Amino acid sequence: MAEQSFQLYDTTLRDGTQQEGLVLTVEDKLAVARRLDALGVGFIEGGWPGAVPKDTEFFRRARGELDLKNAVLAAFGATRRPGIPVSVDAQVRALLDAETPVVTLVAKSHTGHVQHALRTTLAENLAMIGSTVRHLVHAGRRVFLDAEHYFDGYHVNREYALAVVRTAAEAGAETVVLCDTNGGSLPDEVRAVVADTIAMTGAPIGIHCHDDTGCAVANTMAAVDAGAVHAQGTAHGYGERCGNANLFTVIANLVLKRGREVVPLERLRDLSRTGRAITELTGVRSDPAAPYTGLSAFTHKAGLHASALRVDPDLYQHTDPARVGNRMRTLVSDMGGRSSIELKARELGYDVAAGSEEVARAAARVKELENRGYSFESADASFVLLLREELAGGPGAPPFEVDSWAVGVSRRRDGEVRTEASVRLRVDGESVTATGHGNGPVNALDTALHSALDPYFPALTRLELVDYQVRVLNGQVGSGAAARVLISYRDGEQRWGTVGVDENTVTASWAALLDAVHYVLLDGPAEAHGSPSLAAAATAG
Ligand SMILES: CC(=O)SCCNC(=O)CCNC(=O)[C@H](O)C(C)(C)COP(=O)(O)OP(=O)(O)OC[C@H]1O[C@@H](n2cnc3c(N)ncnc32)[C@H](O)[C@@H]1OP(=O)(O)O
Ligand SMILES: CC(=O)C(=O)O
Repeated sequence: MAEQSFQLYDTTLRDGTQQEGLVLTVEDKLAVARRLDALGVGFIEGGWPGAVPKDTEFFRRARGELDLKNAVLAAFGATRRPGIPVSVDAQVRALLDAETPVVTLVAKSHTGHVQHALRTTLAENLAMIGSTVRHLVHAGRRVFLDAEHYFDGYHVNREYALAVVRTAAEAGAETVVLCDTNGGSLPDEVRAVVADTIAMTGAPIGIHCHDDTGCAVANTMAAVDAGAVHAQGTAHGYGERCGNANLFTVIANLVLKRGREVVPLERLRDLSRTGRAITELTGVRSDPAAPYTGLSAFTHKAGLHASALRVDPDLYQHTDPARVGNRMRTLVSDMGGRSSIELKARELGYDVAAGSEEVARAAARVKELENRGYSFESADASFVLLLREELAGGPGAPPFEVDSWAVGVSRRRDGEVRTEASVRLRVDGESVTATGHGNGPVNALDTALHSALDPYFPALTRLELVDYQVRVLNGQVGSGAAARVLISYRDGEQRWGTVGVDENTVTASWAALLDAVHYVLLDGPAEAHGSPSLAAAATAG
């Protein structure tokens, strides 16, 4: 059973969208809310109705379209303006009009902010808090109060900061959330201030941290350890400046490290998937090194790590990645040895042993090729071809041969630039020629290759080049190699990559293009060529 008393509060749709470059439509916001609800988050702050038209619309549509199973919606807004009755404050009215079960009010708790930003008296600020909370509670809302700049304010005037908490709690706020608005606090300070605030006020306390010292999650954990019963954060730590506390990390830490089931264990397994889905919706690239959910969170590159992981994954992992829906990955590189090759080969479906000669040869070849500028980390398909060659004791008979290829770029008098490639191949002894056009030499060569080979090998029709990167390596590698080309492909549901290295960028690209074709024809995903995967066959054998 999920712990009932602890309040897990997401503010992705409000504070998260204060991140530079993050813009969500109402449709996106509804979709993010559904994802967070499915994960088991208790509260979802949808935005500031009355201030941001899109947020007003979000709450309007949420009433008819959001069928939340776990979460409760919260509308966010400020206390009434100074010097006016709460009943006439249009912003407060808009909070009620959002018709959410919860309203979260932001209020000043730092004397300097009250006097200089709000330009009112300390007494009036307390009156604004008290009257707004009472007004909303009287209207049937559960009220949380975000005490802005609480930690900085506490250091300037502790008595006033505590008075804000007491005023809100006495007026009926269910939880008073201490905000590290400028994100400048460190965990020991947060722990001490939260403990003192609880001791002095007895109010249920929450925590809202920003990451300007890189401590937002640590500060959140420190607050919970000190007795906070409510934690706020955002998906992937989205937020203004350096972001907010990453709620995914907070959730996993609370469940796995503190034994507090703030979401049920079975939902925790959806954590990584939820993260990926929200990344898709926001379009903001997520950090591969993010704890628990990042692509690299359980990815191992060093040979010594791989050697120990082969025996027991716990030796180099703090938790089982499956608990958060992630998985262990091994990278093949010049930093690996035979164990890395064995683990990677197994990941790709080959049952090989680190002690075998083939694996030793593959490890030596990877080291030698990486010294010449290759990089196999993101070129699984090229690695599979290398591995298969070693397992088979040499290159097998190719499905086709390359006689020649050419590529030319020309500019016409009217300014049009044309890139044309031609390939001459030999398939089953038959000569095949084809030409292709494209927006550059690689695109043109890819088109020509497809044009020549697709009629013979229909599996290739699904192969789609999705990314191309070239890196000039002059002076960085042992030989005179000049360019490394990495190409990523989509093949149905699968994505994989190839690598080519040569002094000539187009020749390096051609090598990477050919690896992709060979991979699909020799070893690619089973559904791509309608026959059992050779990888699977290798495992079985
Ligand atoms: C720490 C946080 O992240 S809190 C969330 C911050 N989020 C946002 O600001 C996003 C949405 N904000 C907005 O759309 C606008 O700022 C609005 C609609 C709220 C206000 O717009 P405007 O009326 O044009 O005022 P403006 O943005 O210039 O200044 C904010 C006003 O709110 C007042 N204010 C600030 N904090 C509070 C508070 N806790 N309670 C009441 N009023 C407050 C300021 O004193 C200022 O008042 P003034 O207009 O009399 O100077
Ligand atoms: C309320 C809020 O977002 C903050 O103080 O940081």
